[in-house]
Formats: sequence, structure tokens, C-alpha cells
Amino acid sequence: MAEDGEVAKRAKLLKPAEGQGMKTASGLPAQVGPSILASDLSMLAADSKKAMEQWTADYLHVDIMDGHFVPNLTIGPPVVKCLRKHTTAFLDCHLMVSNPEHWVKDMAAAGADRFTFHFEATNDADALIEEVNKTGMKCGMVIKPKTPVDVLFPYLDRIDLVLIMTVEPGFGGQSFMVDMMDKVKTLRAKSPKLNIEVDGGLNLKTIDTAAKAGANMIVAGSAVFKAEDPKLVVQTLRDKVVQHCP
Ligand SMILES: O=C(CO)[C@H](O)[C@H](O)COP(=O)(O)O
Ligand SMILES: [Fe+2]
Repeated sequence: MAEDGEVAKRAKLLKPAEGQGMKTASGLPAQVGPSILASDLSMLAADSKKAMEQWTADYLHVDIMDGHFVPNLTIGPPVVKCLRKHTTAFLDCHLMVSNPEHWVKDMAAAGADRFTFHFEATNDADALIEEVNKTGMKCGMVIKPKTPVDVLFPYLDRIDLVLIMTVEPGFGGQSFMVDMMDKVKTLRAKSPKLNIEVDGGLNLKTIDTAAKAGANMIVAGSAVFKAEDPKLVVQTLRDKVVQHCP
């Protein structure tokens, strides 16, 4: 289990780099989190350091896939634990797993900062939110493209963030689904202070649409790690959120 105050301690250690700490018009954090799925996973510590310190990312997005909930297999708590030793970055963990309940304690012990679980993967979201919040991790909920946004309404006051998938979960490098923006707009109208994250196909072409719809937290894998100038991409994505997110 994460020790009390551990997240706050790490946040203090993390010195803001250029551009970090920016806010939207309504005072929400305007943040960009590179998805480490698109990094060279054999160089995870070095790539993470680069993303945070040179490219000025706000956090790291960590895709946990179990080969069951989604047709791909990535990493789990042991790798998160190793990464934790090399970075003070906020680790935003996206659990694409069946039975997310099973991984709460291990993810907390590994040093995850946010545990974002799929609504579709659990039969008892209420209990899971309570369990995650008890560990000291922040709790996020995420829906797949075919899941309507109103399923999340009963939980909004107890979670830190909603993640709207803008691709089918499972793989990086897919195309942004613009029709998911209605969900973002609905949520933003309902909850002006909610953190709304979008994930999948975010890049310099799709960012305006996502930010205007109300997303304030942007996950970007390929767009950052495969860019000629990743720092420019991170800063431009964040500037667009500041400029457009209501
Ligand atoms: O959750 C994910 C896939 O399931 C990834 O976070 C996402 O696909 C990021 O990659 P890209 O920006 O290349 O689309
Ligand atoms: Fe993700």
C-alpha cells in the first residue's frame, strides 16, 4: 500500500519544468501525458526522464493491458515498481484489465499515482472507487468508445478524472474518433471542474477539437515519441488546451 503522504512528497520533489503547471480558463490543470507504450520499453527509465525533463511533460501515462480485456499484453505492477525508482513523475495508470479489483493493492504498492479502471471491466464500481481511494491513489474511470457517457454520472463526485477513449483500447497509433467529442462536451457541461482526459490518436491535428470540446488532460503516445521535436509537440498540445478548453 502507498504510505500516507507519499504522493504529496513526490509532487514536492518534482520541480516544474518550462510550461508545466499551466491552467485552463476555468482553473483546471492543462496537462499533457506521454503514453509510455510508444516509448522504447527497453529504455523506459531514460525515455521517461527525457519526457519529463527535456520535453516538459506534466505526467506519464502508463498503459496496463492483460491480453484478456484487450487483445494486447503490456506491463504490470513489477514494471511500475521499477519505473518508480527512476522518476518522481506522476504515474497515471490506465488499467485495461479484467477484474481491476485484483490489482489495486499491487498498483498502490508499486507507486502508481492514479488508478483509472474501465467501467466495462467491473460489476461493482462503487466498491472499487472506495478501495482505490483508500490506498491514497487517485481514482479515474474510463469508458470504451461504444459505452455511453451517462453510465459514469453516478460516480463523478467520488473520482478524480474521467478518461474518454478516442480509440478502441488495446493499441497505440490508431486514428482519433471525432464522434467521441459529444461525450466530452456532455461531461464538461455537467461538471465544469472535472478532469477530463482523452486517449488515442491525439496529435497536432486533433488537439483543437478535443480541447474545444472540454478535454484538459491529453494523452499522446505516437505523436510525442515519434516526433522530430517532441518538446514542441508537448508544448503545443498544452498551449492548445490553455487556449481552447472552456
Ligand atoms: O490506451 C491506449 C491504447 O489503448 C494508449 O494510451 C493510446 O493508444 C496512446 O497511443 P497513441 O497516442 O499513439 O494513440
Ligand atoms: Fe491509455
